[in-house]
Amino acid sequence: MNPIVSIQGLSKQYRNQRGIRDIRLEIGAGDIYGLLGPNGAGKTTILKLMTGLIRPDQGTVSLFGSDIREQFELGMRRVGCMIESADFHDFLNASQYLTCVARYYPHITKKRMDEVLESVGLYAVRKDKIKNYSTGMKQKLALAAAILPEPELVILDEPTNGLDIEGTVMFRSLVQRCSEELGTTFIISSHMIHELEQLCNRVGVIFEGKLRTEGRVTELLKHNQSLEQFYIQELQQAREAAHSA
Ligand SMILES: Nc1ncnc2c1ncn2[C@@H]1O[C@H](COP(=O)(O)OP(=O)(O)OP(=O)(O)O)[C@@H](O)[C@H]1O
Repeated sequence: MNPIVSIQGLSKQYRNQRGIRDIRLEIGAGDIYGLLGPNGAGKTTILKLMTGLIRPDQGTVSLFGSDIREQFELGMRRVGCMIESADFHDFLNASQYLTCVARYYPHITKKRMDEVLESVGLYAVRKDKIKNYSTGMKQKLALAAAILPEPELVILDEPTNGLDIEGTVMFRSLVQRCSEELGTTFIISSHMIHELEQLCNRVGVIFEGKLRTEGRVTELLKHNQSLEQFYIQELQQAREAAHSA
């Protein structure tokens, strides 16, 4: 595998001693990688470190061969991301917001913005002020912004939070379409394990700040009835090991 994401020895400890320890992870072009783990395990911390939102204590993150500490813009140029709840200028409408986002890229047309709004189901309300949007609608807009420039790598932190059932189905088909038509690589942190089972080719389980295990979904499903069963079993074993240590 020629990795487009390479994480080596990544550690971050917050003042309260929580955080992540010695994460090693490689993600190849075209992977749809699911990051699983209980609340507070460290998933968002990894995604924030990957996108330069926080600095590591140790270790490196390389995106498309560029160490993000040394060549941040070069690595991030090919990345779209949505991390934690989106923060918008409420007085804008969705079209205006995407126009602001488009300023960072040279090639985005009005047609592309409309196409993306259509694909996340916001085209009909594109002229409504964002302040009147529901949580799920804001989530869809954040997703639209993340995929707007057709990035090669998309990093999504709990993307289906707040989405209704149709929204969740829309999300799944959007990821599948980007993957099939553009070869987009995805890293998705989510508690929606059935979604991840359908979408991902690889998953990793984070437990108490460490990458406990990872595997190919097809392989895991040969030995487990579902990804959920595998995950619950992994957590039980991790807790037993932590207890007896
Ligand atoms: N800014 C911060 N200051 C102190 N502690 C933090 C900070 N951010 C996160 N933490 C702690 O680090 C740990 C990992 O948090 P993180 O948000 O990465 O977990 P997560 O796996 O994304 O959880 P969830 O599934 O609940 O979103 C948690 O114990 C959290 O309380």
